[in-house]
Amino acid sequence: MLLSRLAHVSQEVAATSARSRKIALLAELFRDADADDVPIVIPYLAGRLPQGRLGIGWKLLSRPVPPAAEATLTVRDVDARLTEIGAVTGTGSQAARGRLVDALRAAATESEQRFLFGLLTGEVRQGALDALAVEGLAGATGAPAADVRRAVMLAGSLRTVARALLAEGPGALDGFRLTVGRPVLPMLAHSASSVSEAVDKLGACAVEEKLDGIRVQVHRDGDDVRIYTRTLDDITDRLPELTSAALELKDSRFILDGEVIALDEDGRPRSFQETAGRVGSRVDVATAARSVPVSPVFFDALLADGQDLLDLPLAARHAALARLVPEPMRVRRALVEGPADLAAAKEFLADTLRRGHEGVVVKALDATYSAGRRGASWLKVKPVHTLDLVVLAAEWGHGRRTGKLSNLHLGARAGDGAFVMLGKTFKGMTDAMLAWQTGRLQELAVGDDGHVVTVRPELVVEIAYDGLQRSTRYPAGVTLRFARVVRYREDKTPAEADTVAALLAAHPEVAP
Ligand SMILES: Nc1ncnc2c1ncn2[C@@H]1O[C@H](COP(=O)(O)OP(=O)(O)OP(=O)(O)O)[C@@H](O)[C@H]1O
Repeated sequence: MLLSRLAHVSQEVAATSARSRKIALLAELFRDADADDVPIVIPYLAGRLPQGRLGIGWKLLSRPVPPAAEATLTVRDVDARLTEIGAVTGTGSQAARGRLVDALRAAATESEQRFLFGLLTGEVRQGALDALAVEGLAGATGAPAADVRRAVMLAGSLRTVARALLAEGPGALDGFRLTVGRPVLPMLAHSASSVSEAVDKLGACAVEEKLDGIRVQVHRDGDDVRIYTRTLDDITDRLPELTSAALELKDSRFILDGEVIALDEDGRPRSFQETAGRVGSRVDVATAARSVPVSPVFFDALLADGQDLLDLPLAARHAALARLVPEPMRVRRALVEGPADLAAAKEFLADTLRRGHEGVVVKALDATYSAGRRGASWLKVKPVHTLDLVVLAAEWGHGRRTGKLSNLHLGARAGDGAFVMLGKTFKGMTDAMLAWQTGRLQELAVGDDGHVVTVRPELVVEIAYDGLQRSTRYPAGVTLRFARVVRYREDKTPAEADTVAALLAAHPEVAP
C-alpha cells in the first residue's frame, strides 16, 4: 500500500467526528491492504512506531528537503527504512541517521512528509484508534466485532490478529484461544473515591486487599511453569520461588492471576522499590532471592480444572481458585452483599491499611474476566491519590542538579490523543531517579533550547498530589497542587495515562 493512501485516510479519520464514518474509512482501507501491510498500517494510524524509539528529533526533521513530485513510497518501504535508521549505531551515527532521514523525506511528497513528521515526533496520536481498527477489521472481513475483540484480547496483539484475519478470513479467529503458555493481557481496574461509592456501583462484590507489588500471570502445564508480567514479558527465570510454589499446587494445568510482593517476617509489605528491584534483577537471581524473597498472592483463575474460565462470573472463578490454591497464597477478601453491608467493607479497608497495604480492589461478583481492559467491574480504592501522567519536557537543573534534567512538565491525556500540560514538578525524585531520567529523557528528546528539553511523549510517571487549583497558565485551566514524583511506570504506555476529563470529573470543586 502506498504511504500517500494511508496519509490521506489518516487525515480523513482525524477530520471526522462521526465514529461510524471513521470505522467505514478504516474498513475500506483494510479491504485494500495486503495482510502484511496491516501490522504497519495500524500503528501508523494510531501514531505509534513499531520500532519504538528511533531518536529522530525535530532538528533532523526540520531541515529543508524538497518533496518528491509523485507518490511512490509504500508503507513497507517506510517501515524497512525506519528499521534501518534504528539500527545505525556507533561513531558518526547521528550524521548517518541524518542522511537516511533526508533520503526518506526526499522520497516523500509534501503531504507524506507532513504525515511522517507527525509520526516521528509523536505529535499525531489517535487515542481510540485501536478500538476503531477492531471494528474496521470486522467491517472489512465480515467477522463479528465481538469475536475480533476477544481474539485481540487473547492474542495480546491487534497486529497479529489483523494480519491473520486479512490473510485467512474470519476462520483465523478460531486460532486465538486461551492457551496455557500464551499470556493474555490482564484485566485492569478503574478508580472509585471511596468504598461506599464502589459498593453502590457494583452491588454484590468482593472487597480484596490491593497489594503494591508486581502483577504476574502464572501458567503451568505439567512440569513447565511460565511467569509473565502485565506487559507479557516472560520473567520465569527471575522468580524461582514462584515456579516452586506453582509446582506444589495439586492441579498440573492452570493459569492464575495475582501479585508478587516482598513481605517481611510479620507479613507486612516491604517497600515497592524492593519488590520492583527484585523482580527487575536478572543477574545472580539466587543471591537476590535470598535477600529479598517474594511471595505470590493469587486473586484470580483464568484456566483451571481443564476449563477456560474467562466467561464465568468472578464468584465461579474464585471457587476454582479456592479449590486449587491454599489460603496463604490467596488474596484476603471480604464478601459484601451490597450497600446494606457497607460497614463490613469499610472495616475491611481499614484493616488492610493497618496491615500496611495500599488499599482495596472492589470487584463485582457477577463480572466475567475482561482481559486487557480497564473494566468497570473492578474498582480500586486508595486513600492516597496518584495520577499516571506523561512527561512532555524537562528543564535542566541548577545548583546541585546542574547537568541533570530535573523539573518535569507533566501532561494528562485529552480526548483526541494529544496531551495537555497540567503542571511541573522536581519534587520526590531520588538521586538515582534523577540520573536515570536524565539519560532516558535525552534519548526521547526532540528539541533543546538550552533550558527546556522537549521529549516524545512516551514516559509515564506516577505523581502524588494534594489537589487541583485553578490556573490561567495551563491550557486545562487547572494545575496540580504539591505534585511530587512517586515512581516511573515503565510498564504503562502513554495511552494508559490519566485523562484530563477524568481528573476534572474527580475534582468538581475546581470545575470552571
Ligand atoms: N486484589 C487485587 N486485584 C487486582 N489487582 C490487584 C490486586 N492487588 C493488587 N493489584 C494490582 O493493582 C493493579 C490494578 O490497578 P490498575 O488496573 O489501575 O493498574 P495500575 O494503574 O497499575 O494501578 P495502580 O497504579 O493504582 O497500582 C493490578 O494491575 C495489580 O497489579
